[in-house]
Amino acid sequence: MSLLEEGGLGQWSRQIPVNGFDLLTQLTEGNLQKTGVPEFTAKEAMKKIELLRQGLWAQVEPPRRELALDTVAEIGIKGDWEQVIADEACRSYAAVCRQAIDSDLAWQWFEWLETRLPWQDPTDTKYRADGKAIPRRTIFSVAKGCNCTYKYSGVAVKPYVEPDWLAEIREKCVDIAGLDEQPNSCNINLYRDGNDQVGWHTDDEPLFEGEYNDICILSLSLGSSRTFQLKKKGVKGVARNEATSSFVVSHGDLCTMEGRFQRHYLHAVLREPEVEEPRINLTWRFITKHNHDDGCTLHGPGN
Ligand SMILES: O=C(O)CCC(=O)C(=O)O
Ligand SMILES: [Fe+2]
Repeated sequence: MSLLEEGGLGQWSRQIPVNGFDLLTQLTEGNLQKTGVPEFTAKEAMKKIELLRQGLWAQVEPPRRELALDTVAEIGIKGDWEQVIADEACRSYAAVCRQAIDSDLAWQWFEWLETRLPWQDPTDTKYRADGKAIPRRTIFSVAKGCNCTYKYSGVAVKPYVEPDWLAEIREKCVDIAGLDEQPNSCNINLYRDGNDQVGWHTDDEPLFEGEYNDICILSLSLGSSRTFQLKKKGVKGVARNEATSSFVVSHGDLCTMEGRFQRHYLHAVLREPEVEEPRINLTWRFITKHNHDDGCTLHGPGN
């Protein structure tokens, strides 16, 4: 493969799974970096791999017939899952299960979360020069033993070890989604009213390695309904704040973002000033690369 000889990967070739099929299907920026390839070289190499993929499959991500991936809407045996995005070319999927959690139970959870969590008000040092807190309250919960600080844009959220009552909420939701593993972290947001929001972003932080691996993020909405907006990257003619699709997320709804979604799609819950009541959202994620820089000593598949 000329990529290995002239493309700058030569010195790592022994560690890289380069038998034709693996190269095309399994190779990601992440596993190149794991074998010691510097980030820049890995990115450049992946561009070439994607050209090869486009030649062979007419798409940049491995198709599911080549590299298996079951979506929650396909495996979710409990609950009525609706696939809202099935973008095969980008290996990107999203699904919703309406009223997955019975309303009374969902209100009990809302109350627990609102009153028991030590909500944080971090500042965004990158996008908010005024030094004001981000426009929502937040918590980053982690499994016992994990000490990962969650850093995104200019925000750093210290870890909060998941209490048993929160584990109970997680287990119930994971069961409905039919995931065979338990996520080991959860980002929790409290939107006090429609003036609170989260702007356009992807959950592509290194902790979750979602930019170059198939990952699943499971999300639970509690309280007032809000609009969850999606925007496919690189679509021409879409205005800055315009979505390419959106759906309302209501009390007790579960939804997912799956596969390479964090690489190809942005998402947001933007201001809706007419909303007067609070909403709490939980997004369970899998930390696969623990944050050693900020003092976590655990190791995952990514480190
Ligand atoms: O509130 C939501 O539904 C989305 C939250 C979100 O995108 C995040 O926590 O990263
Ligand atoms: Fe997000």
